[in-house]
Amino acid sequence: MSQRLRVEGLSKTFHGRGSWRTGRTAAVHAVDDVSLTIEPGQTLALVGESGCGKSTLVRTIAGIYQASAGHIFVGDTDISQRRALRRHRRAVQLVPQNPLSSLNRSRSIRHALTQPLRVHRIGADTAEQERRAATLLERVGLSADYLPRLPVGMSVGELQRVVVARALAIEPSVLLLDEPTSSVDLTTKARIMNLLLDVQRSFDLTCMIITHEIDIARHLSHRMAVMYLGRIVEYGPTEEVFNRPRHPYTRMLVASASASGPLVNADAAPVPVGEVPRAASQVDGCAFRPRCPHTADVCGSVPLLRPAGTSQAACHRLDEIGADS
Ligand SMILES: Nc1ncnc2c1ncn2[C@@H]1O[C@H](COP(=O)(O)OP(=O)(O)OP(=O)(O)O)[C@@H](O)[C@H]1O
Repeated sequence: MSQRLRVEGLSKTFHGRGSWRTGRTAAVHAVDDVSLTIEPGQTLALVGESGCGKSTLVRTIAGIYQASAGHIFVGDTDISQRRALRRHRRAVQLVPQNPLSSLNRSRSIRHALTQPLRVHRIGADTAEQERRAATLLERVGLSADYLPRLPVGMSVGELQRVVVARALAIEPSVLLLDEPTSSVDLTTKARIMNLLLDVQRSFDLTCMIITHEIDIARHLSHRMAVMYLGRIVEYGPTEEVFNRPRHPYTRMLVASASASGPLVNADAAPVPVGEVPRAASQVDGCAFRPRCPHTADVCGSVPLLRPAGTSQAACHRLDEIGADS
């Protein structure tokens, strides 16, 4: 059953090895004080350029990384506490970016699908677990014939279906998808999009999806969050964010996206002007300041999200910039 996902003040800092000269550790604040809510059964699209912390955010929500600060609630349960780790793993499942590398190439699809059932002690015996695995394959548009197959030799579309089935095996409330349609052709993309819509409805899931693609965000999501250097800079209903982007960064992303083009150029050559600074490079005040055409003295302090129409945006100069300039 779908449940509300609520993230409060979530941060994840990576501590590097640091400089041999100064002895100081280099910290990367990959996710910095993020708060957001996804209502039960809804989908949030998370967008932003490469290196802005999207994968780190979903990996932290999935329990793969231990949060440096903050809380993750599924329904009313705080799953970010260590003692709740088992419940955490069961409630929230991540479909990773590269399906092949997330599967063991030398183990069968049967193993991939029954392993989570064994770990979470679902199903009375091996035969029942296998029946469940076969049903899962059918639910994602494959068949039981795939059970003995190895991942190698399967198409990206088939592998994507397998990893979605694996994520669904333990009946999560929340499904996180890290660029589920990257590196697939148009036909496969359309099929995966339909699969995700179908899966979300029939399994009654709350979803968060990282995507670079405007049509995916528009087609699948109710709300959208725009991330920049570890922080959410805009957050609101998907159509509102597209039609009336408030934050200068969102405006750049939307303006750079053609109707069929990527919302964000994933190939490290962002269409918006300027370079993405590394998360570690501490920009004083608003992190977007070095690239922003609207900078003023007030931008020397960090802006917080505040209401802007039916969205929220973290910019000191929203009123001066206006809603449709
Ligand atoms: N395990 C790690 N150790 C140290 N730094 C990391 C680690 N994982 C990510 N980072 C750093 O955290 C920042 C955010 O990275 P992340 O992969 O979350 O961004 P992203 O928006 O998902 O990028 P992409 O779209 O390319 O996947 C980057 O500066 C990255 O170098």
